[in-house]
Amino acid sequence: MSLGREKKMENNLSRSGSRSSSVCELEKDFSDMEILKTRTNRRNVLLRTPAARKAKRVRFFRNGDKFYSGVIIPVLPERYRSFDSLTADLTRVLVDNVTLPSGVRAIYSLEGRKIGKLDDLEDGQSYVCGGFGEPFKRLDYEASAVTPQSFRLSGPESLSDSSSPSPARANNRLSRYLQANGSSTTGNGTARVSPAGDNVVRPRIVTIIRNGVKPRKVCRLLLNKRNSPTLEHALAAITECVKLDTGCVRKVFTRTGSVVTALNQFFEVEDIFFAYGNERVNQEDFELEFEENKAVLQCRKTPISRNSRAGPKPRMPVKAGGGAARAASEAGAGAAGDAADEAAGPLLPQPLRLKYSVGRIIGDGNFAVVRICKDKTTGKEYALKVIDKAKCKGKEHYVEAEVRVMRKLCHPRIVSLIEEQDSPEWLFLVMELVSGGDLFDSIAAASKFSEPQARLLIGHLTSAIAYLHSLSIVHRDIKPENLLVEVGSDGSIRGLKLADFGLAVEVWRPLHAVCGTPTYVAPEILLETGYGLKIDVWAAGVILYILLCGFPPFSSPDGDQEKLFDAILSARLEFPAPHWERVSAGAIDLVANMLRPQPELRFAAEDVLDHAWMADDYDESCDFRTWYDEDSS
Ligand SMILES: Nc1ncnc2c1ncn2[C@@H]1O[C@H](COP(=O)(O)OP(=O)(O)OP(=O)(O)O)[C@@H](O)[C@H]1O
Repeated sequence: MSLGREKKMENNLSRSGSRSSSVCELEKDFSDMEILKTRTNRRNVLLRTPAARKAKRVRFFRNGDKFYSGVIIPVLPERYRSFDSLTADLTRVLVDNVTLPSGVRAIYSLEGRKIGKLDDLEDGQSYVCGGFGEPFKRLDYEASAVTPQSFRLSGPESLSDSSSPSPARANNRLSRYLQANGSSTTGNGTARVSPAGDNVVRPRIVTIIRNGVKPRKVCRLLLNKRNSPTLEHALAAITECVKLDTGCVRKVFTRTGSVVTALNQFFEVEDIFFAYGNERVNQEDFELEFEENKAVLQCRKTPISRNSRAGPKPRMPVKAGGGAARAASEAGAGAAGDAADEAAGPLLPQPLRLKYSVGRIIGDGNFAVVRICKDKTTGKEYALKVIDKAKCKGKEHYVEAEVRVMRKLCHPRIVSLIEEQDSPEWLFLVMELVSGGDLFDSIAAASKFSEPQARLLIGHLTSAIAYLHSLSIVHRDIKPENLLVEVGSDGSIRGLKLADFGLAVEVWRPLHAVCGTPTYVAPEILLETGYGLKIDVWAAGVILYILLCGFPPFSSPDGDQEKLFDAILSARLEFPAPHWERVSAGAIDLVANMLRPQPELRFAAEDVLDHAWMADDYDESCDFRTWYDEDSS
């Protein structure tokens, strides 16, 4: 289960720009609402009571998020028998759209009064959902409550038709407005008119020059659907990036001195912009000094290179959580002492207690502790994962999904689920035991692997992925921490097994939820254009890269998440010397095909298995320099 890491990613992503309700997110809100509606309708039919037909339609915002336009949920007494069931449902609906690491823990009125029971919710009113320990933040939440079809127009009153214009009509009126108004700024010169950005927004790195004394500060900013669904959001993202002495960024100009009045201007040819508050603008502002020019050039990306020799060796990311896991694997795996540590854990349900004796802890995550256990009859050892339900409050659906997916799977390279037992506070999963720790620790110990070792490991991983994909299941969190290592009696690595299906789902249509672990996340997840099975191949490609050289292909020197995402989106794949000098051409070719930015061109798992380098008799003598010379000639 990867809830912890998913939370971390959500937090990190939220730092990369203001959280916002893009059209795609809003669509999801509404589809979630439809599911709720369908369920409640079905109940109404069954119950046929007047009370059952009466739902309160309540809108919920996210505490402190001025950009989230909220979700409307019909609150029915039949559906929500307790306040907790409502907060759990709210968490489920909100989790993909806002940052909510601990789930919904409190509900407030717009004035900040804490709501303690369902009866306190009033039909047609709005409320604010807070996370664990968060103080209520007073904001004008309802100001952002737009419908997916509407546009927020400010300017002449005649333009804001309250009868919910269709996007086409609104667009026409918007362009008429822009044409009629020339520079199209509002009274104070602030660019405020913004069409819904869904069509024009794509991830794009722009250079922003902050107004001030020359040489001015030059910043780089990644604009995408997340932080720039509208012009107002883009201005907020620029404000956050440049940190003007005078407060908010109110005007942005292009290099030619025209004011930016529509979102699409950020996504056209021009990629240098000048940010102002309410200060006066002078013609000379658009001329760059030598130092500024240098900074702008440095900000721009260098071309794709296969053989960069520059820069220090990047480091591996830090492993998340799992202190006990490390301690345990350092101690080495061993037999389950008869009930050695049992007293420290929860009481096993009767059927499991009769069958297994429980031993020491061999791993832990954010939500579970994993112990060795032994079948009392056969003496065979297993891993017992004990999931603390209190820690997963509001995220129960991830746990359910993990178990549901694991039940379906049967593959030699996937950790198998033997049996499961539920209790009100705990979920117990008895799993196949893989006793060599995880691949992250192996990488940390070995630094890098020989090509035959890397081939074996990536072969095992890819056959697990190919199997999952044949069932249309995407894992979504492939990374060394989730690959358990099998070791031989001499301590050498014999293979690996894929574990942790907390984010796995069946894919029948493009997915949009941004999840996973930053270092291994595929560009299409960040692009938010919809993704599918190929994201697992990308993550496996990142792992192969790491195995062969000891560091990840995309990283940011100072650990800045945004720069890491920039690097992933730039698709600049490098094989820097001296680390890659001795790696064979075949291995490099395979890595490059697994890390193709376009999913449709990227290898599928089966293609990886069919690649010449994966064959046992692959000729290692074909080395990188020969390949590189041929390629460049
Ligand atoms: N089948 C197994 N055999 C041996 N060790 C295991 C097994 N399953 C899990 N572990 C160990 O327990 C640790 C925690 O397991 P897991 O990652 O499934 O827990 P979690 O709480 O779901 O983690 P997360 O923090 O990712 O949500 C793993 O990192 C691994 O070291």
